[in-house]
Amino acid sequence: MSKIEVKDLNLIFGAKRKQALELVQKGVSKDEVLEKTKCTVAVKDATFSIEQGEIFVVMGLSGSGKSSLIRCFNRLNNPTSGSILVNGKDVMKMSDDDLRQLRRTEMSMVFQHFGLLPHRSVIANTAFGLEIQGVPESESYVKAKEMLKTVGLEGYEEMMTGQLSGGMQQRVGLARALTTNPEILLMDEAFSALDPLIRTNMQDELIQLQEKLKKTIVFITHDLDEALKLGDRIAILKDGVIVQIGTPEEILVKPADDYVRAFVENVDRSMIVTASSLMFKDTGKLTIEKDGPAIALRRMRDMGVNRLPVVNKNNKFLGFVMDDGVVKLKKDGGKDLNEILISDVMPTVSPDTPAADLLPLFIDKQLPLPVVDDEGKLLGVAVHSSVIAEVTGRDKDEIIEIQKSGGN
Ligand SMILES: Nc1ncnc2c1ncn2[C@@H]1O[C@H](COP(=O)(O)OP(=O)(O)OP(=O)(O)O)[C@@H](O)[C@H]1O
Repeated sequence: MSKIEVKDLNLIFGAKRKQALELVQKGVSKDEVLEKTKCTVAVKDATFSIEQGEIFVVMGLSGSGKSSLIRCFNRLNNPTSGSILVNGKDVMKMSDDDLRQLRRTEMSMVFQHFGLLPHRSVIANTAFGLEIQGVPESESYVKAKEMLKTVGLEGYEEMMTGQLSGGMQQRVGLARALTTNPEILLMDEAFSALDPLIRTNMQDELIQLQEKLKKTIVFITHDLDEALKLGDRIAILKDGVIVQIGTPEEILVKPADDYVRAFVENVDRSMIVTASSLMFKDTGKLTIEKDGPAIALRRMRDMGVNRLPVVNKNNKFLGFVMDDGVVKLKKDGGKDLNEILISDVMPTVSPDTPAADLLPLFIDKQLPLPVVDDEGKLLGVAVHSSVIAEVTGRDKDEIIEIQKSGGN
């Protein structure tokens, strides 16, 4: 079961929203709906789900409907039509009491401007969510203290929040949101008001924290770099419409339309595109226990390559064999590929190694980089020409031609 499931969601602001909805459903544009009914279509026909434990980023320009959308999740906004299930429960059908309960226990929000009470101490702010749940101070302060430690604010408990820097205030905001131990965190431009360096630190810390806490986080931002860094998946909103949902790599490698393409144009793809999307899964690998030189040669010929990776029966990567070695082995009557195995000369890489970090690892342009999982099992190989094409933005076929003619 998904954590949050949104189906056919429309959110329209204005008095004549029923009339506006009919127009939207007939395909009338947002501008025309505004002209005819004076209503704003903030979210149009959104259908998607958010999974437990993921950081789901909602990205778009100012006014694209990001806040409007996520405020539907806890009914701070009332959707005009459609359904939203949180943990399988339909929020549209919840009573006021159920909603209060949902906001207090299952979902917390972190805002851009922190939303702290300036005349209360750090600990009192942090314990606030538990206080309104009626938890006694003796208990809530213990939890709040623990959470302040988690966000790096140990020792600041008694200070007034007004005395803290922006970055520290946002840590308090985060600690406050986490103190009630919600399953879902809604973070609305939570780091946008911070200085760039502090913002980067907070992003890093959120990623670390998430590794430990495994919450479901919905993170709004208008900043693509932030979206790419934090998001397990990113939804891109334009004029209230979700134009693409995908992993950072999918968004970069296959932008759904010109709007998304314009967003991603200036990103340093080589740092974000990773070995997993560059590697060839069809490696033609040879298994040391069963494949001999005849099979190796035939497979090389079929695939049009001069080297193949070798694995053991558990798919653990062992090394490469090259065509000249195989020919010699066969001629000498040998059967065991171990005799000609080239190992230890090339590094293996993990699937999340950025493309830019792969290039210096090629020792020999002919030997691909084996991409292996944590246990050393072969997932695929990244070849030199594809990596160069990715990092430099040059045409891959052109690079292959140059390499064939001996150039770089
Ligand atoms: N309470 C409201 N009443 C009327 N219109 C609203 C209301 N809230 C938002 N809107 C309109 O809905 C649209 C989407 O606004 P929203 O604030 O969700 O966008 P956003 O992407 O979060 O923008 P920003 O990044 O500037 O916060 C805008 O046209 C906005 O003017």
